[in-house]
Amino acid sequence: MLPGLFVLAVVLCTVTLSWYWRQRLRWADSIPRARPANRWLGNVGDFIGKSPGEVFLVLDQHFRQHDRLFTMRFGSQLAIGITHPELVQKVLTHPDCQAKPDLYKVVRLPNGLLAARYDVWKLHRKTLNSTFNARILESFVPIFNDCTQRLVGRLDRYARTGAQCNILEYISACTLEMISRTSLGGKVLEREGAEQFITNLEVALRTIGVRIFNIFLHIDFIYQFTELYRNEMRAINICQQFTRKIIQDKREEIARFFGENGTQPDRDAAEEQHYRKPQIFIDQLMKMPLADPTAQRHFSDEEISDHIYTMIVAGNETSATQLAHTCLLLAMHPEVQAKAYDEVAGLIFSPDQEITIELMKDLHYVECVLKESMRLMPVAPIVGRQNLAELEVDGHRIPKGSVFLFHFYALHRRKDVWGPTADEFDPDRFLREAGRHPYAHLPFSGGARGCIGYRYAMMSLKTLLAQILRNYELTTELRYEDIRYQYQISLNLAFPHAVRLRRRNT
Ligand code: HEM
Repeated sequence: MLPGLFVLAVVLCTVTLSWYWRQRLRWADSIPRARPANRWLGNVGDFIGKSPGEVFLVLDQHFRQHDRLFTMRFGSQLAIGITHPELVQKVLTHPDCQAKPDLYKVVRLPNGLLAARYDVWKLHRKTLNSTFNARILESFVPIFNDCTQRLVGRLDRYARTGAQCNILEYISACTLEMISRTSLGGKVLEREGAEQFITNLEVALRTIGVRIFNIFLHIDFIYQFTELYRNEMRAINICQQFTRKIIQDKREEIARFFGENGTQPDRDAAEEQHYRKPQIFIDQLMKMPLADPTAQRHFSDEEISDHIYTMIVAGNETSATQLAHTCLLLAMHPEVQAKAYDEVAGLIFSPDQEITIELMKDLHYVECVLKESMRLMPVAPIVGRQNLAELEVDGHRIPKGSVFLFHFYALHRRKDVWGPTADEFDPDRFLREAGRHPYAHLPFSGGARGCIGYRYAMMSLKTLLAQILRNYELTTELRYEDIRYQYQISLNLAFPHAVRLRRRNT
């Protein structure tokens, strides 16, 4: 009798729940659906038990099967995949679609641009846009060059052995140095505790990657009892101690430099002299008031710390991995590498010549190579948005609070946009861009919430790639058709970026 009653209760609950979910999601009936793995749970089964790399490929399949938009259901929750460049543009640029889904909270930087709530983001982004203006970026050029020269020096030691190296390891150390020096100041990596900071930063980042792909760990109540949580908290604590000390020292330095109230008569002269130096991000944050006439305040220490971390989190691994992908693609395609080298050799006459802003502008083919690597292997291939008001997309009314997903990897390989050679590495396609939809190539995302650091990234990557090509010929035993991915926070390879470097005659 009892087991019978239990079965009946379970059946009743399931039917009621399923009816309720159907009613709740009726608005989406007219939108094409990704074929659900399970009638009750929808597409949950497509992802459970899969590695992050497999999750990435399942999503890629769903995105490629739908021309404009589609839905995926996870129990009672829907996600709307936006696939067509026209609709991608509409949603990414819509003022009501600049909020991020809850999942971004795992980044744990509530004031940083990447994961901030919409209202916080709007105020902070308006204020921070000016910290990436042309004058400030130009002041970073000596740092980009110096870090690049140090990388070439380190690679040289390797090149002499003739052995294969995982070039990503070397590039990562270099981009971390760049981002640390431009955001925290020149000698930051020589400070006490810097090594621990780097190790723990790595731990904190890996944790985000693991957590994002484990649906159970999204629930804070479960997560807080895990070993992963304890490690993450320990790592964040160590990193914060390091940056808190830098912020404190900076505050003292600025007070000494400008005087307590900053009103002494030689302030203008002092500031002018100060501006000739690289415009370090932390100095900007300390000096600038928030772009809100009602707020009348400067950034707090906590906000400064979140912004600095966000720049490191968003800017380091992305830049390093993208450049390592590019080097590998060039090693796999010697004819493209030769063409890029010819351009570089015609502009850079000695191996230690500084890459100036003017020279960067002349590196047309190098830019095409970077864009093509970002098209085929975009390191930030999936992003999400949430709408803060009801929205009409392609004739469908999407209720407030819906989650939109964009898969740039799939977008970048659409044959109707890129032609039959969409899967091939061909930087020349960027020499003839006319007529292509502006939202068909989005390695830095798009709209108001697109990457704030994209000009920074292009400048630093051009400097690095031009000098690597100027100094070395890259070869590899890996083949393009054998590329396999691993996806955590960024799109990486399932194996090391193994290349050989041969010193060019200088
Ligand atoms: C190849 C290098 C890079 C790539 C491919 C890249 C890509 C992206 C993408 C796709 C987004 C949107 C993320 C989303 O909507 O979820 C983003 C956001 C962001 N990126 Fe980058 N990025 C790169 C380098 C950088 C650098 C060097 C910095 C800083 C110096 C940076 C800082 C940021 C920040 C702060 C955001 C959040 C912007 C906001 O929400 O307002 N990125 N990036």
